[in-house]
Amino acid sequence: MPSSTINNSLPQDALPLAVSLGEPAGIGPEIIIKAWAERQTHQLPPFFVIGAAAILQQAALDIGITLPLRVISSPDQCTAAFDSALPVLDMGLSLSVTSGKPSAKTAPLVLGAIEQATQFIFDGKAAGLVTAPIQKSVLYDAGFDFPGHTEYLAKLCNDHTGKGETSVMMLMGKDLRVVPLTVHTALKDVPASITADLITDTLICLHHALKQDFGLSAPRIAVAGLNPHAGEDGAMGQEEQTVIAPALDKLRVQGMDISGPLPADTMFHDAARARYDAALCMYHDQALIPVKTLDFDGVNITLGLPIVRTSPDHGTALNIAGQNKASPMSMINALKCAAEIARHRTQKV
Ligand SMILES: NC(=O)C1=CN([C@@H]2O[C@H](COP(=O)(O)OP(=O)(O)OC[C@H]3O[C@@H](n4cnc5c(N)ncnc54)[C@H](O)[C@@H]3O)[C@@H](O)[C@H]2O)C=CC1
Ligand SMILES: NCC(=O)COP(=O)(O)O
Repeated sequence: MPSSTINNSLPQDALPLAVSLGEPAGIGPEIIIKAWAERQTHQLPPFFVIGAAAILQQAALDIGITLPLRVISSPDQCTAAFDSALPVLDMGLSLSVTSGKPSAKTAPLVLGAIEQATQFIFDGKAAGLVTAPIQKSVLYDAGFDFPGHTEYLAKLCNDHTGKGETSVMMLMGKDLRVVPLTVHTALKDVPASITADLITDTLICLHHALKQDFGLSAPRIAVAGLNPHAGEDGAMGQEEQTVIAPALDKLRVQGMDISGPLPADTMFHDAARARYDAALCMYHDQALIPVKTLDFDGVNITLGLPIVRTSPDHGTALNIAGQNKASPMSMINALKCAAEIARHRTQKV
């Protein structure tokens, strides 16, 4: 029976992080192994993998790393093992995997790991979830009915709390945080998806998370327009005047420090970024191009959930899987970020 609230018998920052294996044929196993190998250099918090020990061993062999693995049966065995071996909670699904060639057959393992991690967090056994990337197209073929982790985790959390959980995606690099208002939406469908309610709900969630998870006492948020020149007073599109600006005005009256709608082309240079703590963008690439261009080692963070979830900001990189070419830095930053958010939530700073 799922617990309806997180069991907080131990402070969250005293618990290990759960890492879901992600797409076994992608670079997920490799970046997890490399992150563990660099645990001391980066002073990483203890973490354990939920997945398949055989897949991790094979990934280590592929990249020529000798990997001490410790199969654990419960998260409370993680911290003692972590210094000397990578702790793995084996889900008992033995599958053959070829790097770079994902298969829908692994979907139960991929999704089961995410579900199990969520359960551990609600059980008070893990501080948060760090997800290795999933191959979305392959999961869709297997019947997965969510755009990605962000929405799937809202559903899983809602199964626990029944509170109608919703989630917001944020990407964070060294000196930029961005939130895409519309996420995995085809460009042609973006204008119709931009509503006052979506803007309002997203900004309230973002504002709260900047305080709760990042310790900012008075967050400053910049909002991009949709059209060139933020619509040029209506000559190049009306969404700024009819939807975006009125929604922002209402939130300003409630005391939020919000600028915009701003022309998107001039809001990401150094001086502009210094004027805000996070940017709300209207669509996926408007948000993700600047953040990944400035810093490809960034972190994807799910805001608004009762659980902590972070992820590397890149995908499965099938083109380099199994070749020892994947950088673990985004995964390392995701692990550090999850621990930091858990600490903020525990200390309520
Ligand atoms: N959180 C998640 O689960 C995410 C999953 N994806 C999924 O990943 C799959 C592939 O997506 P793409 O758009 O091709 O993006 P991608 O990030 O997998 O790859 C884009 C390019 O960056 C390179 N790259 C990515 N990570 C790297 C790393 N750690 N070190 C060195 N090079 C790296 C790849 O080799 C490729 O050339 C798709 O199914 C997508 O939906 C994408 C983003 C996030
Ligand atoms: N492009 C970002 C992305 O796909 C992340 O998706 P999610 O699986 O974290 O929801």
